[in-house]
Amino acid sequence: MSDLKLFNLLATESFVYVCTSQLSSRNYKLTYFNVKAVAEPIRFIFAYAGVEYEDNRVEHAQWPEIKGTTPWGQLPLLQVGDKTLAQSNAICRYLGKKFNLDGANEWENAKIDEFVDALADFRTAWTRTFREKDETRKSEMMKDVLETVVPQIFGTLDATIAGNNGSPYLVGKKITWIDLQTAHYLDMFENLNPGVLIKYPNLKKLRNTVYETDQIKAWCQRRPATNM
Ligand SMILES: N[C@@H](CCC(=O)N[C@@H](CS)C(=O)NCC(=O)O)C(=O)O
Repeated sequence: MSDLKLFNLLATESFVYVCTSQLSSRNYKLTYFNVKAVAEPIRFIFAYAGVEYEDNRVEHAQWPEIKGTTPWGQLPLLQVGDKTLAQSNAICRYLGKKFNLDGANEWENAKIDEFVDALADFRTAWTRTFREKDETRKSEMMKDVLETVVPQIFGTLDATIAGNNGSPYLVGKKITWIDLQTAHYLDMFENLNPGVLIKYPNLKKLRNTVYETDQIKAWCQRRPATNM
């Protein structure tokens, strides 16, 4: 199926985010479910950059029909004109670069990639617990996340900020897409595990710094209310 046909098939009811920016016409369409989850870091990038896009949220009932038309059988998808890009981190990387939310040089971009992979390891361990049906096994898995995975990954990310020459960000002196993504996942995780960031003051500060920016604050106020 051509990208254009896929685009038309996905042209379902959308929550359309219209912003006042002059940076772009509505050339971008993001398709995902009506939850924050994996697409929210992408929405954060658009919000932070002040770039207009179509926030297309498909209903779960529509998904079986759409699934087979997507490259990897999953969402999110970003359509840019008649082109389609899948995989949330590829989308973040692409938009981060386009909207000047990438690193200042090759090395900073390589470190961003390192951190996004570490964050993916954390998410894999965490979300695996959601799928476990056996309650005993589920709580053992969550214990491992909290006692092993979190100290390793949050500890290293926290120490990274602490060693970043006074910058509150993970990489360099300015905010990048990895800060937006990290803040989102920290917020999701802390909402389910209150107090988990106490041991990681630099991460807590990063999360707060991102959520207190005018753009992200405004986005959080106007985004659709969803339970995750
Ligand atoms: N590696 C993919 C994972 C995307 C993913 O897991 N998408 C889930 C929703 S969070 C999905 O499409 N699930 C529906 C399905 O697999 O049928 C990415 O980062 O974009």
